[in-house]
Amino acid sequence: MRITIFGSGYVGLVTGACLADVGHQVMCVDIDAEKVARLNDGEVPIYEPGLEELISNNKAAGRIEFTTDAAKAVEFGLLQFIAVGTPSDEDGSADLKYVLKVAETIGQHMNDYKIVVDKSTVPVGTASKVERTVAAELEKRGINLEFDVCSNPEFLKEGAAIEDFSRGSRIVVGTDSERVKKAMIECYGPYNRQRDKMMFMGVRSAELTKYAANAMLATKISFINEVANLAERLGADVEEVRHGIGSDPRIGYSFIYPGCGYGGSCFPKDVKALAHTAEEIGHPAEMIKAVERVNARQKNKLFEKLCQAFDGQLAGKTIAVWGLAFKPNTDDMREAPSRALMEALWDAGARVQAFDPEATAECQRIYGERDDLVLTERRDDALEGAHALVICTEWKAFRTIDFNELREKLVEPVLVDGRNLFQPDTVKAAGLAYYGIGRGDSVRPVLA
Ligand SMILES: NC(=O)C1=CN([C@@H]2O[C@H](COP(=O)(O)OP(=O)(O)OC[C@H]3O[C@@H](n4cnc5c(N)ncnc54)[C@H](O)[C@@H]3O)[C@@H](O)[C@H]2O)C=CC1
Ligand SMILES: O=C(O)[C@H]1O[C@H](OP(=O)(O)OP(=O)(O)OC[C@H]2O[C@@H](n3ccc(=O)[nH]c3=O)[C@H](O)[C@@H]2O)[C@H](O)[C@@H](O)[C@@H]1O
Repeated sequence: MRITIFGSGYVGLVTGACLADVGHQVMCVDIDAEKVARLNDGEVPIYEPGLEELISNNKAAGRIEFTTDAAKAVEFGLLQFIAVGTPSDEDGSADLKYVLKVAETIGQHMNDYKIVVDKSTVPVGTASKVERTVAAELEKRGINLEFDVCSNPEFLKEGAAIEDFSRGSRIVVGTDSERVKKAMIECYGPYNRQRDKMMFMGVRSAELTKYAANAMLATKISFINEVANLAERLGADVEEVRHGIGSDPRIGYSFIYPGCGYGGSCFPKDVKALAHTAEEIGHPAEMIKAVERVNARQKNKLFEKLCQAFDGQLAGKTIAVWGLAFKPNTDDMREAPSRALMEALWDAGARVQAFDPEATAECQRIYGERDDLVLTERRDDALEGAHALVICTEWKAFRTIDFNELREKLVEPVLVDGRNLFQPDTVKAAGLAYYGIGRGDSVRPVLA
């Protein structure tokens, strides 16, 4: 099957590579000429485990290609996937300009029947807007061609994107057209061998399913962070509470890890967009708004802990930060908790020495050269001359620390564990002050 994918970002590239890998012919098109040139040179512009190899294998097999030529790309596929960004607008709504631009492009260049598949995360009603946009372009050209628009939201997580795409729990398709259903079954058939994962539903339901899924997951995170904040003041340890509640299968262990707030390109913007939609239709979504408020507060937690450790005296201090990406196994720093921390530290006159296994270049790109930021190539180099260590991301490489060595290296023996990777007692036994998330009075710091 011939498939065109607009947008060669996280979703577009993973979708393209995975669909090519199961034998489809895929053409990826992007407006970013530099990105396309890099892809054509065999370079993958993002860090996603397994993606580079998957793309290079399928490129060598002649099943995936990259172009900036939109006319050629529209001509190519029966399925025209839209996988472009839908960032937050100033008012919190999803900005649809990239999605509608692609719709315009398809309308301008199509010469036969096409199925426009919206994979970007978009508010309910967007499929109708896409349909109107394509139709308007056809009308401008004075031609009448058949086309369909369906919704096919994506549920992959960065860092595990290929696995999620290939072995995800469901494939949601919003359409009422039999022709579209048939084509989508052909597209995703290879993923349905073990069981039929296709879920056909109305297009508006499919659009809302995506927001409901992300909002639910974000709610779980804000909920446990709220409990962590209570635990902190009540002398309880949220890690014990997490075990206690997660063992109930109705609650489950996933997505209840307390931390320094959710980041990334999706939860923050999608929660905002859903709240905005609710506002627009005159039904303020109280829970969703609270999820966002709790998260905003949580992102300040690490800075607050440092203020607590140093009695607010952070000017002139050097803070080691481990983990810049918003989660492990990605170099993505969009809305990363590390950014909130570093920016607050800089405002307070502190310096940052940071290490991340993959996101150093991205950090450099975002913040450029500055006197108060040093990016180190090795984990422990970030500790040289630092007053305290803060862990922002739970990369595997951070899970084993020689606490005695750490105490020797730090100017002050302070460890702020933003992901609750360690047992407070173990850390304290090595003579370090330990600040975790929601770990109660039992871990009150004992500064030398
Ligand atoms: N990143 C993720 O893990 C997930 C993202 N999503 C959703 O998928 C959508 C895409 O997200 P990402 O892949 O992260 O975005 P991204 O920002 O990584 O990539 C978007 C790409 O689209 C390109 N683009 C913009 N306008 C274009 C046009 N007119 N023609 C061709 N290419 C164009 C950009 O140059 C960029 O390369 C968003 O709606 C997002 O909410 C959904 C599930 C997971
Ligand atoms: O729409 C999207 O883009 C995607 O958003 C999330 O995926 P992603 O943002 O890549 O990463 P997650 O693993 O969900 O983590 C998001 C944030 O939540 C935080 N988190 C996650 C889980 C948890 O228990 N606690 C917690 O603080 C992570 O540290 C991270 O900052 C969803 O998990 C995907 O299903 C969805 O497709």
